[in-house]
Amino acid sequence: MAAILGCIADDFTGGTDLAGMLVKAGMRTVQMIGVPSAPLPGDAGAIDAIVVALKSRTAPAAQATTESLAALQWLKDAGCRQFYFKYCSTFDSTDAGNIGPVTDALMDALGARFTIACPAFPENRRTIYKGYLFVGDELLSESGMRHHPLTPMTDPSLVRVLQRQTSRRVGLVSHDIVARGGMAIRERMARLEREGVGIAIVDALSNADLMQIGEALDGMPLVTAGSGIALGLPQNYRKAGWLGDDAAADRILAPPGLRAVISGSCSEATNAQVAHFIAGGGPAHAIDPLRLAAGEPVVEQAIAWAEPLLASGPPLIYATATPGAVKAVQERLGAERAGALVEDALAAIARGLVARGVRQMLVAGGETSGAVVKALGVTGLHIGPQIDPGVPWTVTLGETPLALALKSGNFGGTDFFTKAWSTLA
Ligand SMILES: Nc1ncnc2c1ncn2[C@@H]1O[C@H](COP(=O)(O)OP(=O)(O)O)[C@@H](O)[C@H]1O
Ligand SMILES: O=C(O)[C@@H](O)C(=O)COP(=O)(O)O
Repeated sequence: MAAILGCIADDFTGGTDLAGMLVKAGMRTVQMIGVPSAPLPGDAGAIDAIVVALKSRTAPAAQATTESLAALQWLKDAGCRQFYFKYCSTFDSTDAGNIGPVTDALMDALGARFTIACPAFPENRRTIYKGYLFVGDELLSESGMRHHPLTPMTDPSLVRVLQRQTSRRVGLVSHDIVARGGMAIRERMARLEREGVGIAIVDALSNADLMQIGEALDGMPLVTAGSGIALGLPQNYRKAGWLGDDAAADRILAPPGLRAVISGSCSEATNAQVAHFIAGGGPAHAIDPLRLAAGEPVVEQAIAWAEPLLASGPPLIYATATPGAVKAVQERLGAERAGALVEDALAAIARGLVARGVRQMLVAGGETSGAVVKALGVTGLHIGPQIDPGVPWTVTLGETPLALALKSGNFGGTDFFTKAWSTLA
């Protein structure tokens, strides 16, 4: 049977986050890197959901919509029956887009008159109440996201944020309705649609809320959300008889081989993970962006440092640095140049390590993961078991499979770099 759910993710780690959620809910899922130029390859096997991961979060809005529409067409051709636009659980976007423009374009293409927008991810402490997004105990605008270099989030009202990005009217399904269950949510959505609302922010505080909202989304052509909402969709497919009870949707065959960790994220969570790994005696090698800028052989030195260590456990190669150190580098090189230099270097190091037998790799950081996956020529990923909420193991499609875990900067427990391997075994 063809895949049921077709998803478009606006970045790679966001894609694996969503795909992991679907797998956890019992759907066999693959993630494609960019819009494939051919139908799904035969080695993808039997699948229930497909995620096409783009790098469109901060692209110009016109480019993001064009790519998203191409992904939609490919997913339609693959036979998918419901579509899902996945963005960040912190609603990363600017007044120029891309959540509004991409949603508008997808709705137009699908002839959808109504959809929801719900970035809630309670397991990672992203909740929505009265349309206001909370990150842990803080409003979005008081969280670290207010300092994001590309998409600073300074308004916690998702209704206002989205209304500035779309000409459709934005409304709200508030928590008092959500608490009354699927039928009440459906009725409120129908009423909002009659009143001329095109997109409704939906409150959600818990996984139980996500299940009720999921029930109400049965038959909605397009859902837009973070990864959390995915939890509640498979129940509809089971009821329709489209989806069996596969208790092992997360089954992957991890290739044996050497292990390594590459980290280019500078988030608080990743800084803590790097510090924990080093404190535990893990071998670690720092990449200095200023030495990269000076043209020194940083990549070659890092590979030469790692090579003899590979046999005895995963070495860590990291550019991860504290906000003060990153700021100092950015003042010297410019944020964009510093980012690109580090991404290119880490991607080249990843390629070098794979050439030396690494087959299992953790990569920390959304942009960093994008650069690594592209450098390795990865076209698609089979999604496996969850390591921590939002981060599953994956195995690349193709002839020389690699086990990859692409970790969004903010996700994962402090011991992520050491504990992740046991999930793979
Ligand atoms: N020491 C550093 N100085 C400046 N920029 C850095 C440094 N280390 C990493 N970077 C850059 O910071 C960005 C981190 O983004 P990303 O990989 O998406 O992580 P996250 O998921 O935490 O946002 C990348 O562009 C990376 O190259
Ligand atoms: O929804 C989320 O929070 C994540 O899936 C995600 O998209 C995070 O983005 P990055 O931190 O840029 O990887």
